[in-house]
Amino acid sequence: MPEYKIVVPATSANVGPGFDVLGIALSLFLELDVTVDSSSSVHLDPNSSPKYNLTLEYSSENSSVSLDPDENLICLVSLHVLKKFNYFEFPKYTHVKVTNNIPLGRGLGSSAAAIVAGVLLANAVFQLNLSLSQMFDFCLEFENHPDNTTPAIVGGVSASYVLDHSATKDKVDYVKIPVNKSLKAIVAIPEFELPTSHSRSVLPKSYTISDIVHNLQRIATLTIALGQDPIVPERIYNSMKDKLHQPYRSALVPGLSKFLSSLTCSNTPGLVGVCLSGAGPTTLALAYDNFEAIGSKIIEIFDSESKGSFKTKYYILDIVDCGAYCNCTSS
Ligand SMILES: Nc1ncnc2c1ncn2[C@@H]1O[C@H](COP(=O)(O)OP(=O)(O)OP(=O)(O)O)[C@@H](O)[C@H]1O
Ligand SMILES: N[C@@H](CCO)C(=O)O
Repeated sequence: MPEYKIVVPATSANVGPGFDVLGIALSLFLELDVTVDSSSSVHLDPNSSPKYNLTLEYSSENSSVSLDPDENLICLVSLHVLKKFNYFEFPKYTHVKVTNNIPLGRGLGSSAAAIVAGVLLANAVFQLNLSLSQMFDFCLEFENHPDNTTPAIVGGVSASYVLDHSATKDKVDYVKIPVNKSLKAIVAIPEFELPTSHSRSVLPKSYTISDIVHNLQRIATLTIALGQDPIVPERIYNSMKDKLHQPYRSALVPGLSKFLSSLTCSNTPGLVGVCLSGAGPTTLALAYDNFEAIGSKIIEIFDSESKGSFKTKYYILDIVDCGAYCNCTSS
C-alpha cells in the first residue's frame, strides 16, 4: 500500500521591489497525505464516487475549494502532468487528504502551493522522476510568473526569470539569495480575500523610466543586503520600497498606505522592512527582533484603518530554507 506525504510551503512574492521576480518560502504549509489503498474505507462511502480513480478530502477550513478533480487546482495540475506521460487516471483507490494552512487568496502563495503539490502528486504516484526544470515548466503553465512557485519548490529567498515563454522546455532559471539567519517574517493577514487576477488588473500597462530605475536600484541592493551580517536595517528598509505595484494596489487594501509609511526601522526597533505580500491583501514585515511587539503594532494600524470593516491577524513565520518535498512513508 503506497503512502506519500507531500509538503509545500507558503510563499510571499515580490518582496518590495521584486515584482514577479523575488519570493520567500515561509513556515506555513500545505500538506497532502496520499494513499493508494484497495482496503480503504473512504471508498465504501456511497457519496464519494471517485473520478479518475481519485477521492479528495480537505481536513481544514477550505470549504470554498471544489472536491471535483475537474475543478480542484491540485487535481487539475496533476492530471495535466499525467496526460503528458500518457496516463489518464490515477491507480484505483487513490485518496488524497489535504491539510491546508495557507489562507486562500491572501497573497501567501496558496495557488502556487496547490500547483506545486499537484506536480509532486503526479510525480510521486507514477514515479515520473521529474527534473527540477520539468517541475518549473509545468508550474509555469498554471502561473505565468514564477516568483511564488520557485521558492515553494526550492525554499529560502529566490529570484527567478522566465527564459522564454515560447520555449518548449527549461523556461525558468533561478538563484537562491543568502539571508541573514536572524530574520523572520511577520505576516498580517486581513480576513478578506483578494484574487490575484483582480489585484493584477489594477496595474498600469506602462511605467515611467524613473519608476523602473527606482525598483532596479533597490532590487540589486536588496538581494545583497538581506544576507549581510551584521544587518544594516536602513539599507534593507530603503531597498524594499516599490513603485511598480504597491501604489496601485493600495486602494484595494485599506491600511496598506499607512502600514508602508508609518512603520520604519527608526521608529520600530527590530524592523528591517515592510511590503505587500504577493498580490495582497496580506502584508509582510521583515524583522530580527521584537517580533510580537511589531505584530501588535501592525494590527493596531489595520484595526484603526479598517474602521471595523475587517479583522486582521498576524503570524510570526520562519524563512524556511527547505522547499517542497515528498516522502514515501510505506511501499
Ligand atoms: N489547497 C488548495 N486546493 C485547491 N485550490 C486551491 C488551494 N489553494 C489555492 N487554491 C486555488 O487558488 C485560489 C487562490 O489563488 P490566488 O492566486 O487568487 O491567491 P494566492 O495564491 O493565495 O495569492 P498570491 O498569488 O498573491 O500569493 C483559490 O481561490 C483556489 O481556487
Ligand atoms: N508577482 C505576483 C504575485 C502574486 O501571484 C503579483 O504581484 O501579482
